[in-house]
Amino acid sequence: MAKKKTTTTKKKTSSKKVSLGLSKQNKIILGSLLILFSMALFFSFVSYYFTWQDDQSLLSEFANRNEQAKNLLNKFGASVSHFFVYKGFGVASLILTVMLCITGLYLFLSLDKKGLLKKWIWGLIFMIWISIALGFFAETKPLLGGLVGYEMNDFLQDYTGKIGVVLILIFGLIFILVRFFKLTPEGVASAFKKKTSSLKSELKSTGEAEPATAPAPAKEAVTKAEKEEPIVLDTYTHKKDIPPLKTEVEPIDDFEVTVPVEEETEEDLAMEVEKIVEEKEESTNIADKLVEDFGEFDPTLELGNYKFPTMELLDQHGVTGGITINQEELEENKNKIVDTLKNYKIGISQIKATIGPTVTLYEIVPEAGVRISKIKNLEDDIALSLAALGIRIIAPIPGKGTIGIEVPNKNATIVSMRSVIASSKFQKAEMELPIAFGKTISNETFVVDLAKMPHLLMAGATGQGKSVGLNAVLTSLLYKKHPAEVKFILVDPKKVELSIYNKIERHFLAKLPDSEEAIITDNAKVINTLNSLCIEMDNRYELLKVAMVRNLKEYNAKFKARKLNPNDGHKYLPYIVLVIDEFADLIMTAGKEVETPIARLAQLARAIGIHLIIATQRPSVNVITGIIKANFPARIAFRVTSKIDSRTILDAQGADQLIGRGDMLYTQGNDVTRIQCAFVDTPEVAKITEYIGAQRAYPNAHELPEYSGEDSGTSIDYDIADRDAMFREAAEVIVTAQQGSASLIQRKLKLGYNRAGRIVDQLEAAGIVGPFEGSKARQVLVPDLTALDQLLSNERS
Ligand SMILES: Nc1ncnc2c1ncn2[C@@H]1O[C@H](COP(=O)(O)OP(=O)(O)OP(=O)(O)O)[C@@H](O)[C@H]1O
Repeated sequence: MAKKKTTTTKKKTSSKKVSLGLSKQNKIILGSLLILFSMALFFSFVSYYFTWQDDQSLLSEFANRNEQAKNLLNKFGASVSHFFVYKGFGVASLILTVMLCITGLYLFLSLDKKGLLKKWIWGLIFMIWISIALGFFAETKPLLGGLVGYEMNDFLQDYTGKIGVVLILIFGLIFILVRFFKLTPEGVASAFKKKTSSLKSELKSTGEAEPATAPAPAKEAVTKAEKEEPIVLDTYTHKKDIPPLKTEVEPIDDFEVTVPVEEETEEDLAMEVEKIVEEKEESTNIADKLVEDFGEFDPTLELGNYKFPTMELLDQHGVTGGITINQEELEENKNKIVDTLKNYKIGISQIKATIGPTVTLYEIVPEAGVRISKIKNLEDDIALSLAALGIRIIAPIPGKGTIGIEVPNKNATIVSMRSVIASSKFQKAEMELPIAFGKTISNETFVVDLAKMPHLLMAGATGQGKSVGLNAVLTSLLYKKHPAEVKFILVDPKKVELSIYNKIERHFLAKLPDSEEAIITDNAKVINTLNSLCIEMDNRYELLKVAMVRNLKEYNAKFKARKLNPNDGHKYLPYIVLVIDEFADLIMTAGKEVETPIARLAQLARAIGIHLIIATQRPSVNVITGIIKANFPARIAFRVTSKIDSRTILDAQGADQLIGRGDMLYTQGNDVTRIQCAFVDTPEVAKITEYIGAQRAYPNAHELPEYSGEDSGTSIDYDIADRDAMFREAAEVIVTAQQGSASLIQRKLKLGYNRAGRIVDQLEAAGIVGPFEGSKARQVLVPDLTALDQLLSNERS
């Protein structure tokens, strides 16, 4: 069965590729073919009505070259017309030619194909209706309705008689008028009124020759309105004598419209009108032309043969079917809930159960007059009577008006990663960075977009499923994204959890230029990486600014459409996902040094495609500080040990009542959703990374901008003779732009990052730019080019 599934998904992707692969040229060719074919059919059908009797005997002589048919399209025309008109829909077959022509136009002009299916459905409805209607006259004129019309008519008449068929046709007509032409009785009436009033006014305007008589009816109307003044009751006093609010109506006695009439001149003055010369417009701009010639830029081309991991790499974990429902357990729990509440004199009017993989949700509607807080306070008592851990009471369930009691199932079902990855919700997810976390309480696959979160905080006591959760996130992305589209930066102070991802270093990981390990385990390196990410962020913002777009998605779309020139430093920008396991450890040792860049990234990086996922097992306030919390709206809590921890993570309690083993709460603002995290074991992840790692890779891991730490660059004293050959040009670029950034030099002079960085150091030594200021651009100390000239010539002398 599993095999079947993968083959179908494969098929799907390949079919997608085919439809996408229809280039503009092919569309034009196919479109024109369809248009011409529809014209051929049209001529055949029309001429068939005049020639069908003569050509009838030729139908069986198609292959005989000596025979000629009278149809405009000869034997081909006679045969297809016989098929569509005689044996098909009669006159209504002409609709088919129209539909084909429209389809051809859609292709020819590369229009959006969205409405096309609807047009075809309506075309078919019209064809059937018309052919049945005309089938009525089949006995005298068989060609009107065709065989279809005749047979359907005959069939319907056998059951409903002639009157029945007429009534069915009338219903069909009403259906068409209402659904297709959007006609309603009111619409018809108002259109009719409009028509008659416009007719009347036309008549009036022709009848009223003298404009002086025009005001009379208006006056009459005013006086009439005054006469028929309604009696208005005051809402407070209920007296009649309070006059209603009057709107002053100016008497329009002198109402006259003067139209400037051009006085006829005695002689017509001849005037020559200069011919308007329209400026020639280029039908395509350069970007369109490039796209036309080379197709859209495909970032995946370099690893064009990359194969996404297959479903076989994931385990079923013994779960083949869905959840098995234990009817006895359900009944028992229901009775216990009802009895416990009854003991506290709380009556229930309704109870409903939704069975999830680990917990079952009992939704109860208490009898009228019961206070919700009373039920909420009974949480422990209900837990005691059910003898179960992890009871959570949601009172009330937002948007439902019921009270939820979540009771853990005796036998929890593992949610395998395979089942969520294979779910159509994940497969069809039209998201930038889709993540399948697991299944909700109602057994639905829970898929969210990391790009929308935009950063994720994960916390939970040790051994409750955090590492599995992180693996689930990474696995989801590996199954959905090409190496060109997303890069990970993995920080793993525990050194063992994420090391399996080493194998995909050259496919999916990003690292600092000089570092050997792609997975960062050293805290000092984390600081460098975070600062480097800040530089990357600034660089990306600069690129976005130049491209005049607001976010990464728009930028990449523009780049793909070849509207951004790679020679100006533009390139396809992959998403960057930074994953930090054991954040507590990091913040304890590095404190502000880590917190500041993380906060900066969290605040600003969403638009440029850098997303952070941080996990911690110590959810205390000095780890998850206010500034971090404020920038991480999406949070996941696995089981924690205290209510306070739960509040620290979620701003709500509940995480202390989870049952562990991947049982988690997810929030992205207000609502808290309970989810059973999908389970992916380390060997499975190892298999996936091996599968990817064995394929052709990029020469290196994705390189992040260089960041050499704050102390570098302060004590440099470069010799003038050692200066870079491009030093002067670089100095001019910096002084002209009054912006001391290495990336500017990189772009303008087309240099590598390292060389640009060295030049900036030399500029600093020469006193042209100020010292390093973190991720901000350096200050430029020389105001203009004249001052620069002076400075450099002084230096030489
Ligand atoms: N979604 C899940 N479904 C079933 N079992 C799970 C799930 N998640 C975790 N477990 C079980 O819990 C164990 C511990 O999980 P995990 O290693 O992810 O915990 P952790 O929170 O990362 O712990 P630590 O902080 O010590 O690394 C796993 O070995 C597994 O047996």
